[in-house]
Amino acid sequence: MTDPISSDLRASDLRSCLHGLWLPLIAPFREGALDEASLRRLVRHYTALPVNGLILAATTGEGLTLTPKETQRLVFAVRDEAGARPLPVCLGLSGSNTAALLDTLETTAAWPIDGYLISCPYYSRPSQRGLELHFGALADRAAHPLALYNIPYRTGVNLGNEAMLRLAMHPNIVGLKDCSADRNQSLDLLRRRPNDFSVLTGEDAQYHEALTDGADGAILASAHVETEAFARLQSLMAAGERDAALACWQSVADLTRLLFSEPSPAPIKYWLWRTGLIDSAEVRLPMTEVSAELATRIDREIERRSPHPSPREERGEGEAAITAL
Ligand SMILES: O=C(O)C1=N[C@H](C(=O)O)C[C@H](O)C1
Repeated sequence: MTDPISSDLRASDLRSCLHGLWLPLIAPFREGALDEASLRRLVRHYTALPVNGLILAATTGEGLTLTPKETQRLVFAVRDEAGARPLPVCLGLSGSNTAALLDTLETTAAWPIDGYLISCPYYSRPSQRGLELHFGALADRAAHPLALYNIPYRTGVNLGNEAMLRLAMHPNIVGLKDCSADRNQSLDLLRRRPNDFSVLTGEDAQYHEALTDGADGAILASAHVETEAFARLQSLMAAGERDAALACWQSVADLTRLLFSEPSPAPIKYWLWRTGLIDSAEVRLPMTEVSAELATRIDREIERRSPHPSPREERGEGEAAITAL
């Protein structure tokens, strides 16, 4: 595959841009395959909004179900479509086999990405020393900088602050997506981290709290919806407008609960499909589409937030699309 990206875009320095609102983009599917038309539509949509960067093929992007070829196609299509507004792009990786991940870093070294978001190994529950050696080996080898992803309730292991802070000294480890779900751990890390080490929350429902505590930004699946309001919250916080920030947060806080009330990203995909941004709400097994009950609640929320016809309804496809679900 030829690389359509100029070297300038690839050279963007993740350390300097890992802040603000990052979107972990969904991977749209249609009839079992990656739906590139919807993917490109999404990229056009979000690159026109105040998003600081994109994460591809992570949890929300159903990276665990993508083949290596699909992941490559996804990355190159996003970069190609984003052309005019070259947002930084990180590739989500996960795995519990250090050697296999090293191979993946090798395979993807020449891809047009600005970094990796790599989660802790899951299931095998290594020691803190094992985690440190694992991430150290990956960081030594990676051609692009790494942000680490600590999410104990998914992986079964917590990357503690002592190991994290030692890893933060590695020149190729530039930040953390923090889903520790432990406010004391996050506060301690925010207090002790090096100045140039970014901490972004990945806990949608704790977004306002994390910014109040000093996080540099967030990676939020919920921000697929009401993206501008999610971004505005950070500008208001930065400007010290606390009351306006709280009001802004209150306008979207319920959304974070609604969109995670069944396993993500099915609720988000349903919303994006109903509003015409993607052509199908399909997810890949073992994930399943939203229940009829949640679909009704989302429909009501879409209606409440935007009483105008969606692009799909304007094309007269509303009812047909609903029946096809
Ligand atoms: O896609 C991601 O990465 C995200 N992961 C979190 C999770 O795993 O639950 C949630 C976040 O909104 C995005």
